[in-house]
Amino acid sequence: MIQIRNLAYQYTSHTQILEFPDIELGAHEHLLVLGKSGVGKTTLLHLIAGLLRSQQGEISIGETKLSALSSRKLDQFRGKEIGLVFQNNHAIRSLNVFENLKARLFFAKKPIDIERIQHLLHQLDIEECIAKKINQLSEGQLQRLGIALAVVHQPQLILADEPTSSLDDKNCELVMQLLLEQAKNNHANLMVITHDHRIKPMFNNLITL
Ligand SMILES: Nc1ncnc2c1ncn2[C@@H]1O[C@H](COP(=O)(O)OP(=O)(O)OP(=O)(O)O)[C@@H](O)[C@H]1O
Repeated sequence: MIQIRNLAYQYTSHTQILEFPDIELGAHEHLLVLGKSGVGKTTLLHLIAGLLRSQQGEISIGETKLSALSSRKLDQFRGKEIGLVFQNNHAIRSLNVFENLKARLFFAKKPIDIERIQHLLHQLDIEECIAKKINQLSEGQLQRLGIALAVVHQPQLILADEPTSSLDDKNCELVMQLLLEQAKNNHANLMVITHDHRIKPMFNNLITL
């Protein structure tokens, strides 16, 4: 469950105040956040992920109010409860696929479940990449690994920033299907931030900033 109230952010005293609409997502609900370039989509995602702290308003994820957490607790909360999907995924280049997923679980303080990792890679159709180094993966395989890294620790919330904008129609659909499927399997909320209108029909819930 996600609740956002009265949220506003200002980068510096010389920049405009970015104001955001109130958002409420029930258990397992998804949201598409649309908006043209520069309106504050990435800022909103960073606020929800606790990578930025707002000067005004409140964000609650489940029972947790982000503003009540110290920086250390916020980092721990993000590591455990949030899965982030970026356009360029943040895999550690010196490790292979399996080691990257193990590291993700280690940082989330979750048990290393080898069967779960294998099952996840199977679901994402990159099982054969398990021992491959990151620079041996194709673009599509890297993208799937990005999704695996975002969900392996079974977060409450999956946040995806422009996951499809550089993809052709076929891969756009594929990546969104994988994200929706993983959100469902993990009983997680999924929030996708984008200016890619092709994915509108896949969401019941959407807001435009
Ligand atoms: N670090 C920063 N310092 C100052 N201003 C910033 C900073 N980052 C972003 N901004 C400004 O805040 C506003 C919102 O930026 P943001 O990146 O959230 O927009 P966006 O909707 O994600 O844009 P895009 O679709 O182009 O990625 C923009 O006017 C941007 O110039």
